[in-house]
Amino acid sequence: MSMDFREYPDREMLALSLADRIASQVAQHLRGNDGASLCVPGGTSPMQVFETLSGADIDWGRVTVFLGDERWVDGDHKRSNGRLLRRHLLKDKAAGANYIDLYTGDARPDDAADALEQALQPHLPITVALLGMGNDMHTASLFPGADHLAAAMANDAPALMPIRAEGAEEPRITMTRPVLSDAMNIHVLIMGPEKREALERAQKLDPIEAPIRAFLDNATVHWAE
Ligand SMILES: O=C1O[C@H](COP(=O)(O)O)[C@@H](O)[C@H](O)[C@H]1O
Repeated sequence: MSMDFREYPDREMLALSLADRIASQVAQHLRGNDGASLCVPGGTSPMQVFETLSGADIDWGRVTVFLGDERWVDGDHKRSNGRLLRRHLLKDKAAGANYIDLYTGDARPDDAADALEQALQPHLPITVALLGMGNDMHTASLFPGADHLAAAMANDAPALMPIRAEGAEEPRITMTRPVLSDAMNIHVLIMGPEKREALERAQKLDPIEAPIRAFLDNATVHWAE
């Protein structure tokens, strides 16, 4: 497969169209299966998509939602990805979803990885993975130069790993390359000219330098100015 790039006239159109696409793919999966899983990014970009998706008319009670990565800070910290999710996605109709919180309150993400791995395993492979991307071409918390990046990109990586990187302000926990690239449907959400340039740069690099590169061949990329 090759990357499918979709450009939208504005961010609102992007959010409406992408939320609709995700909801359709989840609903389609639920037609033939007991449950579906939805993996989403944190950061700043997905807020509008979350707002729209939270009102989608799907059987949320059979959907398990989790983040692709979490910053190891309290759930009410302004940098918590879980806080973004609780405020903008897990409300309205989506309030009925089953949510696996990646932040456990353990002192270090290293202490939580095994228990989280067990909680996530029944929900793999991921039905729909929505990924974000930083200007440095990281996705989830797979940062270029991160301490465990090579292990997290390897075929035999566990589903989740603790990770630390210069570009990340705090320790993180992240889904690894194999579990994200095994998702049945992969969407990448990027906005603004800098991210478009970063995406173009990533296409010419090795995934170890540009982790987003590992997902592009099987992804639909959604971009608006
Ligand atoms: O740190 C993170 O960054 C990426 C990109 O975030 P954005 O603010 O540039 O949209 C995000 O996908 C990831 O989940 C988050 O932890």
